Amino acid sequence: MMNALEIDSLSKSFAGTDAVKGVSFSIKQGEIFGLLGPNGAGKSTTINMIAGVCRVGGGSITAFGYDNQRDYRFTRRLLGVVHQEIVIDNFFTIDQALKLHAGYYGVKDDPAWRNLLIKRLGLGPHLNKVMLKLSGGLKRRFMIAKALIHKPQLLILDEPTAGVDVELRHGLWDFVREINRQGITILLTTHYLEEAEQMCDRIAIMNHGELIALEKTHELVRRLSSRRLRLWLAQELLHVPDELDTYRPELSEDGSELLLCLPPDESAGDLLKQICALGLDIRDFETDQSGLEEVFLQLTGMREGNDGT
Ligand SMILES: Nc1ncnc2c1ncn2[C@@H]1O[C@H](COP(=O)(O)OP(=O)(O)OP(=O)(O)O)[C@@H](O)[C@H]1O
Repeated sequence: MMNALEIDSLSKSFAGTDAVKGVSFSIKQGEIFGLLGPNGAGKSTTINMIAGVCRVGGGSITAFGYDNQRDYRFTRRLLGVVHQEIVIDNFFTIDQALKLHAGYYGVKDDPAWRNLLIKRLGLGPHLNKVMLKLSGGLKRRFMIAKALIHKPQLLILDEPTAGVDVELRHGLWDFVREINRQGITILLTTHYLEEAEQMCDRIAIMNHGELIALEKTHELVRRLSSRRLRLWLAQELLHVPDELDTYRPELSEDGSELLLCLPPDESAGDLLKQICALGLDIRDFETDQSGLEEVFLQLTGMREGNDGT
């Protein structure tokens, strides 16, 4: 089957700043694909080039077999994009704007589809409100309806849940899953790693304009995440035994607390036995599981309290 999207050696500079540096990846039809990365990584620039709102600097973008520069008329119709910034038609009502928008793409208004979007995005009670007066959450929901009104094959969501409350966020993701089940491919960026972990089949991570990881979500987490074993010792430890070196030990200054990293394929029980055999006196212990959050930090080299710049 043809890929929904193929990106080859994509690049873009702004006045000497390389925002995107030779990025390549492809998205299969039917996938939910996550593009992640810290602020300034180049995600929005990539998405803007795919959406055709920002000129491609170098490389190529192919959507469902069409080159998005040469065959722009086709690709534009196949893509639905929800941009990060709220962009609305201030003086239209939701109803007017949705009807108008299908026409803009040269697609016949389909009342059944329009009504489904209105219903599922909870826009019904607000149809006749002028956009200017809508709350932020409603504006977002409207933008999603607008991006879908011409029945695109690929929906691109750039930080769709930024500034949206928890309840609405869950509703939005449920809706995204539902339209994905109907066959629409999804490309999304989000800062909420937990959501990316739950939503995405595959995840690509960008940093400083480059792609630094691209894997199935569960494999990425499994490969890079590690559990940690924290031990409280009954007797202070002066030196960590060499046998524990492979577990990247961290001993607290007073020698009472020892932190060890557990490889994915090793059980905490086995390590505890080994520690007991070394003669360490364990008073208490706990394990924790790092998720995508930790993976992300490892890959991008960011640490808490440091915004990565
Ligand atoms: N129009 C522009 N003019 C100049 N520089 C730009 C422009 N757009 C983006 N940049 C720069 O390109 C780099 C990548 O920005 P981009 O917005 O693509 O990152 P991002 O990963 O989407 O970040 P965020 O999560 O904050 O949206 C940044 O250094 C940014 O300052």
